[in-house]
Amino acid sequence: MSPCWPGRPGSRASTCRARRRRWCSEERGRHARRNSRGPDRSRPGRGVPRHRRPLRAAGARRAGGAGGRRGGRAAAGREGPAPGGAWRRGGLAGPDERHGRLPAARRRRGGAPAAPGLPRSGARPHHAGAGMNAITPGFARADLTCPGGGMPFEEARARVLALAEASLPAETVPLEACCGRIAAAPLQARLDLPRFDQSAMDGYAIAMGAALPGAWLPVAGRTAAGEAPGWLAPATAHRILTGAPLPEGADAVIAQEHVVLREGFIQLAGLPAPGTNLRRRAEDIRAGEVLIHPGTRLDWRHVTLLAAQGVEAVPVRRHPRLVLLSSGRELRGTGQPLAPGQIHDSNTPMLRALLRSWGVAVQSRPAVADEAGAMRDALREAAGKADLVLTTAGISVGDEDHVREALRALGGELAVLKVAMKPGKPLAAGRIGGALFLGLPGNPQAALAGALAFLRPLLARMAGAPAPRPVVSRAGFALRRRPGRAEFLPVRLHSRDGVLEAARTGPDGSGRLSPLLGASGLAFLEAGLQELRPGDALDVLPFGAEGEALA
Ligand SMILES: Nc1nc2c(c(=O)[nH]1)N[C@H]1C(S)=C(S)[C@@H](COP(=O)(O)OP(=O)(O)OC[C@H]3O[C@@H](n4cnc5c(N)ncnc54)[C@H](O)[C@@H]3O)O[C@H]1N2
Ligand code: MOO
Repeated sequence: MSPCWPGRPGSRASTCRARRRRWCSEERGRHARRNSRGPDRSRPGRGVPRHRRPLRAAGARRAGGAGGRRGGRAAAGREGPAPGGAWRRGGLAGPDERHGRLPAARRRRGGAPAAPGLPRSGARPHHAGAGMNAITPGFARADLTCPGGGMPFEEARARVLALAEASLPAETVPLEACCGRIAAAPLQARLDLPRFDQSAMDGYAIAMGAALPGAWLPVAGRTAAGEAPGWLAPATAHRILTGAPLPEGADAVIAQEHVVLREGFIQLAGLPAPGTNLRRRAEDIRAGEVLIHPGTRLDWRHVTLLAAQGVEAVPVRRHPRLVLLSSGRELRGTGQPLAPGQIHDSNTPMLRALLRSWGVAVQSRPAVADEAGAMRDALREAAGKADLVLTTAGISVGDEDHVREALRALGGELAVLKVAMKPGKPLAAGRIGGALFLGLPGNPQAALAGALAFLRPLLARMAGAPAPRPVVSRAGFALRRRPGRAEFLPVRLHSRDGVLEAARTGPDGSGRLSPLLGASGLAFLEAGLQELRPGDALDVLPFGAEGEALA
């Protein structure tokens, strides 16, 4: 059975919901009993369709809140069809209105004022319209404790992408500064290329109608590259150099090594076909044709073509402003001594370097202390200057995990609380102030999986570019697994018998770093997959740009 990246033809529906129902049968029993009694009027909103229930006030505590144990079975993952198909549609498809976006009424209101010090939601045009006053309804009841729970990966991904409601604004940069940037507008050819009929060789221009094999023709006239076109006198040859405009009346060029030159005359050995050694006007590029489509990541190839068109400045998407916060009192920077129980922060350098390899710069700072107030302050400051606030760690359910609580206290909202994926289950996404928010887990492989599966497509979406597609390879290994969660495994892609094969680079363990060394990407196993056999098709999210190159 071959696993498929969501949305690829042949992708199978996830069985996660059914499984979660089984894991959480006790909770379900409670729901069933409540439902059989009809609407519970003792609890506001019970018995009313979820999307019609009133919103809660900012920071309100809920009995069945995000961290609570009750009512969590009603997590939005069960409320309707997972959008799916997002990757197939270029990673740009959003989920339906009810699942991935704020309720319409909420959007119209624009949300309540943000917490002090935070810009009002919508301050930035590219994700305007977000209300900031509460955790998204429906997720308030998301269950963080149900083992194996979490939103199906495809739905989480669609929700994360839907957070970026519009692309970043455009700006204009000098031609050579456009490498690595995303084109913000269609770039059309201004000029025909070649601009004029021209010679492709150093030789002699002739008119085929007037030429006979073996005849001697006087050489009359000469044109070099850069000169205006001359004209060909009847029954003569015209000396011409590579790149020079073809003289009027000529229709072929004979390379100089194919003629005999004597005392100002050339003798033709044979007759070439008309058009020989010519480059015709516009045979390469025609003025008006679209050379580069919006959303293209620009590189030296585009610089070359745009330069040939005389383009000096290029409209590109503004760089996203990213702020990265790590948290944990155990974390020390590189070069800092380690006390017992401490470790070096590797997630910050990992994410900085990975993002740099994708052409994205990020602001970071030393790890935030494991303390609610410190996390609130750091998030508030970050949200004030970022398009996207990225955190690692502190997102799970432990006593020292303060990110969600701080976000909630600041009036932020979450569209994703927990994802049925391995590693990376405690992953959250939403908005804070005018910024998007993505909370990655602390375990390094979990943070990496979140970066490849969510951060990279989200950045692409913000830039108006298609998400890099997975590389389709074949599995070079076998595994059996318990279905239920999408899974990401470090693999090395290599060629075997001319086919791209993926080999595992280490044992399981989201805290392990050594498997990353030999890896070129993360293999994606669909949630429902039970067995993978050598030779099965396997999607791999490459760390680098291979996905784009092979798309
Ligand atoms: N009772 C439960 N405990 C945990 C669950 C759960 O569902 N129930 N989930 C586990 C999973 S899975 C993960 S992943 C982690 C994620 O938790 P956090 O995101 O809150 O991260 P921390 O607990 O702060 O750290 C986890 C781990 O990662 C190390 N870490 C953190 N930051 C860094 C960094 N910048 N560089 C290197 N290593 C880092 C940290 O020391 C921990 O070892 O929660 C599980 N627990
Ligand atoms: O999912 Mo955790 O992310 O396994 O390490």
